[in-house]
Amino acid sequence: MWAELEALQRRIKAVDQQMMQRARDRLDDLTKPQGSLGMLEQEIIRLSGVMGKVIPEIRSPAAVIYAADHGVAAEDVSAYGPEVTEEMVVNLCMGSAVSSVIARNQGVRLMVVDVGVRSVVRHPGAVVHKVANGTQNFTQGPAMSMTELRSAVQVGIDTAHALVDDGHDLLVTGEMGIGNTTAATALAACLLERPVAELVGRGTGIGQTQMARKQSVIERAIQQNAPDPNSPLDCMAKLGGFEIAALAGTIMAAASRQVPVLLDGLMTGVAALWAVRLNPRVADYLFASHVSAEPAHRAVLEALGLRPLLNLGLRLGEGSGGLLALPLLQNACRVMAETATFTDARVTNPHRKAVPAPNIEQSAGVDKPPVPLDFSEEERAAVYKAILARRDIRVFLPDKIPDDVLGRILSAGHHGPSVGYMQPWNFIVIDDRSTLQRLQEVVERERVAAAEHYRDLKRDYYLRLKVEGLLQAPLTLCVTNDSTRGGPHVLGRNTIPETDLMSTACAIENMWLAARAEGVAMGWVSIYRKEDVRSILRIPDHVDPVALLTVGYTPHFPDIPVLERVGWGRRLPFDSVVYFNAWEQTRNEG
Ligand SMILES: Cc1cc2ncn([C@H]3O[C@H](COP(=O)(O)O)[C@@H](O)[C@H]3O)c2cc1C
Ligand SMILES: O=C(O)c1cccnc1
Repeated sequence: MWAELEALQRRIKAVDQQMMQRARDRLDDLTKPQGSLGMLEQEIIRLSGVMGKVIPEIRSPAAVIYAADHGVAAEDVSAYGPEVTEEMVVNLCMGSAVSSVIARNQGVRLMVVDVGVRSVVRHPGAVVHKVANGTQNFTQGPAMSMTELRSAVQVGIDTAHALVDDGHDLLVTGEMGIGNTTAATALAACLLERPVAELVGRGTGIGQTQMARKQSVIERAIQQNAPDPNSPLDCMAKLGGFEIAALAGTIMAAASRQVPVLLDGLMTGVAALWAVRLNPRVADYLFASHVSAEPAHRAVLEALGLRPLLNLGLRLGEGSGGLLALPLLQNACRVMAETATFTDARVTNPHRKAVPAPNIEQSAGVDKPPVPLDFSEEERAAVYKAILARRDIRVFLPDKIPDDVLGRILSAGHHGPSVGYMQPWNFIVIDDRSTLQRLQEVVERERVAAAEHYRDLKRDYYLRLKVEGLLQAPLTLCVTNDSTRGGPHVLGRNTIPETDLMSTACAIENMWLAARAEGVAMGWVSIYRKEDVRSILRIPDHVDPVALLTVGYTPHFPDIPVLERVGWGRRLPFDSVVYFNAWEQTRNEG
């Protein structure tokens, strides 16, 4: 074996058994009779092991179809001529082949790779990594040289890595190549050491006579080439095809990246068998979408120990079965994620094992979080950056805020948390100058009135603070709170009546953070009488204007809060606000 392939083999890890056990436990705790999802349960558990997540997710699957021609097509073993390979590649690229339609219907990316079509593919959409213009006719010698085999496998490896690098988390495999059921059956016969007669099938739909010829062509090829069944490389070079070798490369590379592979029919199955012969660990990464009408396919799946998800009598290839079965796996993942557990739903579970209380001591200090982080390091940093860089701003530039930016900020507010999902807020966008002028007047009146609360120097100091930017900012938001929303019995508001206000405050903070990330400044003005604002904005009596938020660009976001800079207040020490287990108790007490 060549060095790159050996290195790849070393990166293929065993699937995570511990994760599989956790997945099994969760499946048994979902509100359904145990085992009632049939073989989907085994597959979901395996997906957990492959992906290393209790709750596996298939967010971005991709399908890759390798196309190549076969010298043996000259022996009249297919119902179609070899020119159809290239024609179908064009059809696939144009979105008009069966698989293109199914992929499009599900929003799945479909990549078509020419790894050895005998003529130039007349479509720019095909990725071209041609190893040669088709294989040699293997009734007369080996289908390909070792160098060609290596190149074809490498195309599959590189393509898989590129797809995984692009964020794809499951690969559906497929192929196109007139004559390839002949090559795949020959390979299967050789690897499984079974008589050709038991494995040969009708391919694209040949009749009895042609099938007899196909069988004898395969038998002759095996006799003539005498491949060593114990050497997968020898078998593939003598009897295989470029697309089958590329498929095998993709399968192994995907396994090395912990990415599951959804197999299609005979050709992908044989490629998988070959990969598993090189490295048995690969088997756990494979999912069989269906069992095709080809007898060899059934035999290959049995040898791989795989149970097909579907049995529809498909005999198409080009990834069609994989694409059809994909939603089954995706739905299984969703079920795992979203079905209530017996405990959560308070449904009686006769199988309930006594679940030991989680041992916090034991799980403390683990370096890996129990669930996968779905924020990258950069994304996490961005969240904290927005929180720490947020400032209450009172100085604005007159420039308008683009509608899309404002829309995102408002939507962030509307996605705020609210008690009992009551969403008590409304957002009134005010950019009418005369309305802003009237708001400014009532704010100014209260600002001066509030000075009464301070004496002497502190009063002068207070009056010098700039507390609003109503006339400077291009717009002001009035955030209102309707405590009647959600009816008289809001979930979670039995004993704390002001939960509506708390919710609205959360919406405001969301907008504040979103605005900061957009480079937009916000100032929360709260010096006004509610009845004044109600009357100016025609707000009904039962609705509270909770905040006036001035919004606009600012020349500068200060590093420290303005009130801290001018000496009005300072941030309390962190330790002074965090207690452990009881009021005023520090970490080491108690
Ligand atoms: C129009 C057309 C579309 C196809 N899509 C997949 N195959 C399938 O049939 C071929 C294998 O069958 P055989 O060994 O009998 O040639 C492969 O190209 C396979 O992908 C097709 C075949 C045809 C004719
Ligand atoms: O099993 C398959 O995938 C298959 C069968 C016939 C023709 N093409 C593909």
